[in-house]
Amino acid sequence: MIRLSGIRKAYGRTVALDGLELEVEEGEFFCLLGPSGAGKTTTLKTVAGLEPPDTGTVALDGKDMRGVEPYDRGVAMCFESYALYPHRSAYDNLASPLRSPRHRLPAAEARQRIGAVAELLGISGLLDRPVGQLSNGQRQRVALGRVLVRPARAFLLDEPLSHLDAKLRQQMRAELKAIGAVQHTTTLYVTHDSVEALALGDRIGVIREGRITQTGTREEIWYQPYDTEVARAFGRPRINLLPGVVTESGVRSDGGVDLPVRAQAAPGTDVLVGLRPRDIALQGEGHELTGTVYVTEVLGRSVEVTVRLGTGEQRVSLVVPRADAARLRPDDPVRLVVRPENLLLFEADRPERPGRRIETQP
Ligand SMILES: Nc1ncnc2c1ncn2[C@@H]1O[C@H](COP(=O)(O)OP(=O)(O)OP(=O)(O)O)[C@@H](O)[C@H]1O
Repeated sequence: MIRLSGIRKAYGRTVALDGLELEVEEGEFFCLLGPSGAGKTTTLKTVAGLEPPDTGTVALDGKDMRGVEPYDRGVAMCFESYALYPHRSAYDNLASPLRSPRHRLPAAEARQRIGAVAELLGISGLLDRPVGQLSNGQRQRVALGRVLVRPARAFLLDEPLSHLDAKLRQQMRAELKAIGAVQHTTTLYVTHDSVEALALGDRIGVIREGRITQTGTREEIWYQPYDTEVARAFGRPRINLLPGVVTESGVRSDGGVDLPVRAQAAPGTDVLVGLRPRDIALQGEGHELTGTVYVTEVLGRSVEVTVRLGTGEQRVSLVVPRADAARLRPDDPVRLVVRPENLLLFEADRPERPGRRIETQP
């Protein structure tokens, strides 16, 4: 179990962590998601003991880590900028953690462990090659393997798949969680890729400017985002956020489009209505919206259609199967359908902070 409380860390005048609170349960796979500079790597280094916090405490398995050296914390960390021995073979690089006095294993057991990890990472055929001769993606997998071969109290992984091409990345993502060691070991996994976080995380923590904005399961993050920024971070194409005003019966968006969302907010409140592109359809049951086609863009098997609503001031994008969009041309009138339960509601964004989610009534 990893627990960070009240962590503050500044580098000169840059505040990297600003009162960070984070708890990763025993055996959990926890994804820390945030944009560049949010403090993700600093969080991992703080857990590993590579950066002492200015204030706050780090506890591993309930034990305060103050004064405990990185080597003695029992965590295995993989950096994005991996430190490997370039002249040594991939095998040697994988084996080196198992040669340390702390983790020494009988040779046969070490070989077996390395073989199993290499197999899962798809690098069995590269084990004899010097790491300096491998591609970035291959090196990254060796670096990840080096972390996973040794028993640890926790794995700390910093964007371990970032150098892989899309296909391999997707494949490795699926395999990573199937690795026995990963299943049994508390893992804190850093990424700026929301698809990766949703695919991998038992829970996800969204970090922004050195603080955790929201922690939750993928369902909680998706259906109950804390604010518009969390809502924008998940889902591609991005969530539609339509500005409007709370009325007696729902929300009237700018341009006069009525949306059936009942807010726990006073009439007249400025709000944003959130509509995910995959929750808008061209047919079916639900609340109807009318508009005209603005543009269509093919995304493989589906098509993103952008529609001007009502008088045209508001645009929404939706994702529909290619067959359904085949007949659509710019300026064609269209009818859209949304299910009221899929509508999210937020306060309007303010300069000082993104709009928070507002509870809605069924
Ligand atoms: N050694 C350092 N010296 C000075 N500033 C630093 C140092 N390390 C990090 N920072 C600053 O602290 C902030 C957080 O950095 P951090 O590396 O934790 O972000 P990150 O979320 O991991 O970003 P990325 O996704 O780009 O790796 C940034 O503003 C960064 O510039």
